[in-house]
Amino acid sequence: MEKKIVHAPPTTTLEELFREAHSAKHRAYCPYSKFRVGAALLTTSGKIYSGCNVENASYPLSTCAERTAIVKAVSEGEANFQAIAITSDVDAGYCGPCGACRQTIAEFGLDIDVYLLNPQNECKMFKFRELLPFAFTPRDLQKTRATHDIID
Ligand SMILES: O=c1ccn([C@H]2C[C@H](O)[C@@H](CO)O2)c(=O)[nH]1
Ligand SMILES: [Zn+2]
Repeated sequence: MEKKIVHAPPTTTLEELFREAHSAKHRAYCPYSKFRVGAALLTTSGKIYSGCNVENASYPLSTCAERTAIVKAVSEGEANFQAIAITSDVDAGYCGPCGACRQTIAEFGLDIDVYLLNPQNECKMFKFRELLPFAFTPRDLQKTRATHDIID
């Protein structure tokens, strides 16, 4: 799944999305891991919601940057997304979303573009479905209910 590194994002919106992801990283609350992550989510209506990781002394309660951004957007009534940019403190590298975040993104569509950014603002682009093949989605629940109704 190695991708070509793109140095300059092709559109102003993407430039803005990338900028928002980097600045969200600086707001990370991560006193335990000291690993900062920033995410920026682009809605199909063109709005950007950013998020950072927010940790907790009870470690498992920590929330990733990607899920922070998604929860912010959905709670503001925006649930249609075209892209997400993610950046972290991985030196010269790219940090992919964790499994929990992949599942959370899958809830809102498999066609989202995922831009992984390194601290130098270079990016690797993936289609979300590449990152979570054979995803479990709301459609699976509909299928299950239908089968269940037929059996009962
Ligand atoms: O894609 C990722 C991976 C990790 N983290 C956070 C969770 C935790 O706060 C810290 C270290 O795992 O990084 C994210 O926010 N997004
Ligand atoms: Zn995560």
